[in-house]
Amino acid sequence: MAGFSHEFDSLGGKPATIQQVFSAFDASAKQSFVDVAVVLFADVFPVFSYVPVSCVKSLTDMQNTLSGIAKKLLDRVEKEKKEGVIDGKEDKSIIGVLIKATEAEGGRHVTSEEVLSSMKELLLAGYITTSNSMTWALVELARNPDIQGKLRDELLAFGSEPTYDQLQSSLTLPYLDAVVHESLRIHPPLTDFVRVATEDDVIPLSAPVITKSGQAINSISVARGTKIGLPMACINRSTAIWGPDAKVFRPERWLEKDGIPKKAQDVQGYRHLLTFADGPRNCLGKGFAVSEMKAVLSVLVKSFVFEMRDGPNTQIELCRGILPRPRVVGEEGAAMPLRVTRYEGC
Ligand code: HEM
Repeated sequence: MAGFSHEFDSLGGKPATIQQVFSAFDASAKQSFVDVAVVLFADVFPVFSYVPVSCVKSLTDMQNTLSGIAKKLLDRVEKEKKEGVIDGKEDKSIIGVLIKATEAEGGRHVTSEEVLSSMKELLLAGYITTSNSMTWALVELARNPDIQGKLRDELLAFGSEPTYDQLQSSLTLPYLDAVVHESLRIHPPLTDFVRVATEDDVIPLSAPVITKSGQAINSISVARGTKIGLPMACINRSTAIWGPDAKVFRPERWLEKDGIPKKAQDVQGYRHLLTFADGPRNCLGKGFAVSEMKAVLSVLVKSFVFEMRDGPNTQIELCRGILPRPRVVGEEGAAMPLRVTRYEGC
């Protein structure tokens, strides 16, 4: 609704088209060595993107379906805009604001093609990332009943539904804030990203590295145009940066006086995390995503108890889809079954 003024109806019992598209892609993601090799080579030799391996085909199908959904939404919003208002209210959705920008006087004219591309980008960037993070947050709460109980106590004590401003603050519901950020730290949906050096540079190292030839180096030279992979999941979970319990899901670290070690405080990025990348191309939707996660978790955890379907020691593995998703070891597809019961009070 906030993105497109469109009710995808995923809570209405029928899977929304958008959800089906992404699930179909994830389910098809039984990538063979050939699939993976083709995708990797396509980055360097674009001709490889025409090789009809299953995941490239799924990607093309997904692109086409997304274009169809985005086009329908665009036509509808434009029609409703011409008729005046949407649902009796001014359309303040992301796409409504974008469409208005196409007519803005003075400013740069935004073409329909650009609006369509932005919608596709938002469907991809805003949906699978947040749904992946929500899945991980619920898995961690299911695996850690004490943390889930503590969160529920805070939410029930707060009483009313938090407003958008309250959700954006780290002070209103501090434990909810800590649970969300700990989940984003330990399970960033995008585990790596790539940047290209725009100029020659020399990067100093915080500690010397021994090369293959046995030489100790204190800096790395990077030539203009070099692609640099940034392993954000590894950085977020590094014991050298976050301390010995870096790999443990422990929301309390966000609330304790010295909970965030000095080395982690030196990491730039949103709340010392690289989950939303950093620099000029960082995530535009991070504030929205965090508030969305908090809003959904606060409603769900107050009303329901989440448990691992097969007990707290259920083994989880990563399944490769558009993004890596959790699933029970040995199971097919990209589903993560949880046992959900209504919270009846203590
Ligand atoms: C937990 C949820 C999310 C995570 C972890 C996340 C993470 C990221 C990351 C890492 C990037 C940089 C990717 C790269 O450059 O390779 C990015 C870019 C972006 N994200 Fe998010 N994102 C999330 C949710 C959202 C939402 C909800 C929206 C929109 C409402 C959004 C909109 C965007 C856009 C438009 C970009 C491109 C920015 C640019 O290139 O200038 N994201 N996101």
